[in-house]
Amino acid sequence: MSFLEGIISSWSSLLQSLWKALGFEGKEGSLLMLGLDNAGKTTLLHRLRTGDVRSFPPTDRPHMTEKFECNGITFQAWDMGGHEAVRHLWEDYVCECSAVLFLVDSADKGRLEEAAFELDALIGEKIVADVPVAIMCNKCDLDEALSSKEIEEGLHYQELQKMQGEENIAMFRISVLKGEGYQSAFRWVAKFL
Ligand SMILES: Nc1nc2c(ncn2[C@@H]2O[C@H](COP(=O)(O)OP(=O)(O)OP(=O)(O)O)[C@@H](O)[C@H]2O)c(=O)[nH]1
Ligand SMILES: [Mg+2]
Repeated sequence: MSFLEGIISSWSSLLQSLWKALGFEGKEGSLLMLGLDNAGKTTLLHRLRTGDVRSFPPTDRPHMTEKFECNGITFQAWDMGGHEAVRHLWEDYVCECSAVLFLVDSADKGRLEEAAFELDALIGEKIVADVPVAIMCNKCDLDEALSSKEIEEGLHYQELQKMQGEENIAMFRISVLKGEGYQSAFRWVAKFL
């Protein structure tokens, strides 16, 4: 093990002990994965469960994952289809979850307005009023990925914050492909469990 790897490993064990001491270990959470089709929901869940990335056909009906662990917390998630024809199912599953993860394809500028419309419906109509919402801006590995500012503007994030309450909504830049960013979102969600 190199000097640098040694330091990273010590930091990682220290963080793990701190996490346990803070009482997060042993907690459980149920997640609801929402977002337009092609945003990366199923890919993220597969990566969380197995550590691998592979491709999937579009999700046509709600599917509950097996349990998986992230940051010492056990999660289970409803993977929902994002196609317009099945979006009407989203609201039926909100009551079963402790947090909503709403995935956005950061590289798909042309569909940002559509994502904004769906978020506005969920939050504006108080469908997710009782649960925290983590907006995960996925595919940040791509050159054409929009900046955080562009996404915030496109999604009218400040309006969403006002409607949902600032402490109950947060935004994260992630890349499921590279395995980056979603850990912070899970740490944020853990505070609500
Ligand atoms: N570049 C890049 N591609 C990604 C990333 N995450 C997912 N993808 C790709 O995005 C496509 C759609 O991924 P899915 O996980 O099937 O999307 P989904 O949100 O489950 O879509 P529906 O089931 O139709 O709602 C696939 O080709 C993935 O490989 C990422 O972080 N970066
Ligand atoms: Mg899917």
